[in-house]
Amino acid sequence: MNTSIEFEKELAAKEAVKLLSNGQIVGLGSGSTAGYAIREIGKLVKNGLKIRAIPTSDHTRDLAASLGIPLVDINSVDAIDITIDGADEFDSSLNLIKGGGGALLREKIVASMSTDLIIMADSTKKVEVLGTFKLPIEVIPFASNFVLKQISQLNGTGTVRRAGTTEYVTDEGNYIIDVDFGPINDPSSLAAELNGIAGLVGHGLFVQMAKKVIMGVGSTTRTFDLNP
Ligand SMILES: O=C[C@H](O)[C@H](O)[C@H](O)COP(=O)(O)O
Repeated sequence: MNTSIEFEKELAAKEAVKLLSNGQIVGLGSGSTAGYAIREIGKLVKNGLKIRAIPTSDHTRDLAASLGIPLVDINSVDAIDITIDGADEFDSSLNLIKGGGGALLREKIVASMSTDLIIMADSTKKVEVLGTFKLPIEVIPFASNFVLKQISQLNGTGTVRRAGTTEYVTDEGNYIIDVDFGPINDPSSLAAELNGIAGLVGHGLFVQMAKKVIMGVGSTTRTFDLNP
C-alpha cells in the first residue's frame, strides 16, 4: 500500500464528508476512497448527524451497518440528495471511469438518482484523456461472448474479469468485461454506443454526471467543479 496515496484518499474523503447535512439521503460509494468517507460518516453519525444512507455495494452496506449508519431501501425513495464516491480516472470535464471494484452498475443507478454526485480521488486519478484504466463493462453472463464481439467492432479489446479460477461475479450476479479502448477522446459517443448493446447492463463511463471532484494532493485538497 502506497501510504501517500492513501493519505490523499483520506484527505479527499474528509473534505467531501463536510458537504453532508442533517436530513439528507446520502448515497455511499464503493471502493477504498469511499471507505475512508464511510468511516468518517460513522463518526459523525455517532456525534449526532442525522442522515439516511443508500449503499452502492454489499460491501459498503455491511461497512455502513457495522458503523451504525442508518440505511434506507433505494426503492422507498424518489431521489438522493448527495452521493459521495470514488473513481478510477477523471478528466478536466469531470467525466469518469468507474468500476475497478466491480460496483459500477449500482453506483450509476445511485448517481443517476442523486442531485449532487461528489467524487473523491487521489492525485493519480486525474488524466488528460480517459482510457489508460481499462473500462469496466457489466454484462449478463448469457451475453458475455456476444458483448465481447460487439466491443471488438468498436475497436475495444475486452477480457472477462476473473476472481481466482472462475469469473468475477458482481453483486447483481453479472460478469465484468474490462475493455482497452485506447484513449477515449469522445466519452459521450462511446457511452451512447455501449448503451445500445443488448446484454450490456452497465458501463463505467460516467459522462457529465459528477458535480464536483475533490482530489487529495500531497497534504492538501484541490476541488474541481463542473462548469465553475
Ligand atoms: O467499482 C468500484 C468503484 O467505482 C470505485 O469507486 C473505484 O474503483 C475507485 O476505487 P478506489 O477508491 O479503491 O480507488
